[in-house]
This record gives sequence, C-alpha cells and structure tokens, in this order.
Amino acid sequence: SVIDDNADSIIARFQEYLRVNTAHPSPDYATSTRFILAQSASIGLQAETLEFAAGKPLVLLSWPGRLPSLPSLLLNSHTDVVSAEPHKWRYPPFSASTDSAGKIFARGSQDMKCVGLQYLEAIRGLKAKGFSPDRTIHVSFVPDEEIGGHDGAEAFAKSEKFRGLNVGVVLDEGLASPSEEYRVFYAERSPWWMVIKARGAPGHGARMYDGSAMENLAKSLEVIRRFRASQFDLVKSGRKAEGEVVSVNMVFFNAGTPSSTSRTGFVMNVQPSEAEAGFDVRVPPSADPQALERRIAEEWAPSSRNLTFEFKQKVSVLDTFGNPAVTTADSSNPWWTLLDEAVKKADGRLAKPEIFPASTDARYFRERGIPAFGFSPMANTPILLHDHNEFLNKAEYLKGIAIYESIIKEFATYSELVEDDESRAEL
Ligand SMILES: CSCC[C@H](NC=O)C(=O)O
Ligand SMILES: [Zn+2]
Ligand SMILES: [Zn+2]
Repeated sequence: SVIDDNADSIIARFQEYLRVNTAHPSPDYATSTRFILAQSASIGLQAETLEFAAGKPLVLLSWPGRLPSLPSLLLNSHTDVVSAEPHKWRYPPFSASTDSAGKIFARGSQDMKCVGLQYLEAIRGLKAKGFSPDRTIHVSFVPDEEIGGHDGAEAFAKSEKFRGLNVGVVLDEGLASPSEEYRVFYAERSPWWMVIKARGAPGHGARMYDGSAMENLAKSLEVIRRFRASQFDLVKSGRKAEGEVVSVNMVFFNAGTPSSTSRTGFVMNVQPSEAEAGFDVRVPPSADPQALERRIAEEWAPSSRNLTFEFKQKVSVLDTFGNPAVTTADSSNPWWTLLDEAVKKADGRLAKPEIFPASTDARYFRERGIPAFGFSPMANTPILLHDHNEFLNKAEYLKGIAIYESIIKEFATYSELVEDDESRAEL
C-alpha cells in the first residue's frame, strides 16, 4: 500500500543517515552534511551551512512562518556519535541492520540521529498535508555535542546569527523510556571533570610509613566513596531522582613507575611519589556549587594531605543571568502546556519532567534564558545510548514522527498563550 511504501522509504532514509560514520575522533561531517542538505532540498526548506570551526559544519534549515515577527521554534540535534566497539555488537554499528522484530541496530539510532531525521520527516509530512506554520521553524544539525559542543551549539548559541533567529523555544534530545511514557527533561546536571593529584615521599616497597602518595590518594577515594554512597542511597530509596543528586564516578587512575622489564609493567618495590585519579562529577542545578567546592577542597583533596585538584571542565549550574539554568515545566510556562497537549493529541503520554542526568547542547540555549526541553520520543525502548547494540524499533521511530508532527503543529501555530501583548500589537 501507499502507506507501507511511505514507511519503507522513511526507514530507508533513516538507515542512510545511520550509515554515515560520524563517530569521534574523526566524524565524517562532509557526508552527513551532504545527506542533510539533500533531504532539505527534497522537502523544500531553506538551507545554510555555518562553520564556527573549519571542518565542523552546522547545517541550519528553515521553514519560514507566515508571521515572521513571532519568536521562532528551534529543533536541534547533533550529527556526531560516540565511537563503538564493532566486534562486541550483533551487527556492525554503522550497518543499520534490522532484525526480524524490526529493530534497527546502529550507533546513533537513539543518540540522536533518530530525532534529527524525525524532525525532517514530520516537516515533510506536515507540508504534504498542507500545513503552513505561523511561526518560523528552524532545524539545526550541529557537530561535536559528544565532545562538549564548543565548536557547535555553544558557538552557535553565542553568535549574532542565532540572535537574529529570535528563538522562543528549543527542542533537543532526551532519553529512551522502557515504559509507555515518554521522558522529558527541563534541565540538566553540570559536568565537573576533576583530577585529584596526590604527592608523597617515595620509598622501598617493603617499608610502611605515613603519607605516601598512594596512601594520600586512597584516603580521598574512601571519602569520595562514602559521599557517593550517600547520594546513591537517596536515589535507591526513591527519595531523589537520578538527576537530583550529585554523582561522582572515578574514570581513571594513574600511578606507579612503569618498567618494561617487570612482569606487571610496573616497578613493584618502589612506592611512587605521585598518583592521580580522574572523576566525572555531575552537579544538579539545585545544588550549592560553593558548598560542593568547599567539600572538594576540604575533604576530597585537602592540601594538608598533600593533595591538589584541578577542574578540566566545570560547567556553571547558573545561566548568564545568575539563575539556575532551568526551564519551567508546569502550566506557568505556555510552551510546556503546548508540549503536553501536543503529545496527548498524538496519543502519547509524558512522564513527570526530569533533570537530565548527563549533559546535552540544550544547556547552551537555557544559559541564554531560552526555554529548552529535552525530548526523544522513544517509549518501550531500553536505554542504550553509548552502549553496545544501540537500537530503535521501526514502529517506535514512525510513532515518534507523528508525535513531532503534533508538537510542531502546536508550537508553530500562533497562540494566545505564548504571544505577549507586545507581539500581539505588532500583528
Ligand atoms: C562536557 S560535555 C559532555 C557531553 C556529554 N554528552 C552526552 O553524553 C556528556 O558527557 O554528558
Ligand atoms: Zn546525544
Ligand atoms: Zn551521547
């Protein structure tokens, strides 16, 4: 039937995008850009390729609204993906192979090529149905989210170009949901990537003495472990959600004196004079950053124990106005009301809004005071971003397109809820 043919070609386009290897450290942005521009041309959107850094294209598509003075809608997605270990997958991660149950396996199938192309399929569908937006819709395909977004969404959000778009609300990525309900995110935790370095007297491996670098660091690990357990307990007991506590995980450990002649690769009878460990700390927007920093300086890495610490990445929990970078997710924010209604109209259900446990590009928009929701319409789907065998079911992908059609319709139509007196006066 026509509908099946259409579904087949929608899935084929998704597979084509998934087959572009945009994994770090050398994402093929040239091919992904060509693909997106070709899609845009076939839909009939305006297209522009911006380069805030050489070789890192940001594709900006636009569907002009009938009332261009209204604040616009920005649909953002990143084109890069994290790397994969191919031999640990059921199918090669850039093959976009499908199994008999209709699962499409690929790196990026959840994070977040699905969303980027669902935006476009929804627009294609709305155009075919004759819908025309009041508000201008922009669709951005940005590079480098997985490595911090500095040459992508961050540069974009800070640009004159962006200011000129007069963006009123942003949609960006969320997470899959194993249940029937779609998850939605109104804020996120800030990454603090920290290295603690310990120093101490070296000495013979057979001697016991106080204040070796290893002992100094081990004490920190114990203090941090206890703090981590206290936060994790809050989550396990259901008192706090994952995004509401401070998480801390050790991600590397670097110590010892290398030796090519030793069976272990390290000198075994010398206690080293230095040792360091790296931590991925995530800080919720409600946290008191100064108190946490004090805790780090006084308890995790006290100079009295010969420890120093350094932040390799420290994103502020506040926006540029000094407020927590949070989008209101209740009826006092008309965009929230519209989102909630749009999902309901498409027969979907939203879960209670949450704080995203990791980071996304949405923070660069929230930082500028622009409301942004993290939303990836994947219900009945295990959370497999950055994991082996990342997949999305075809049916779920298609359902997501219908959800976006509804959201875009709702967001792009002039609304008494959103438009203030000033913009009403202008019309
Ligand atoms: C400091 S930017 C890191 C961004 C990354 N985003 C998705 O995984 C993350 O680790 O959350
Ligand atoms: Zn992502
Ligand atoms: Zn990711």
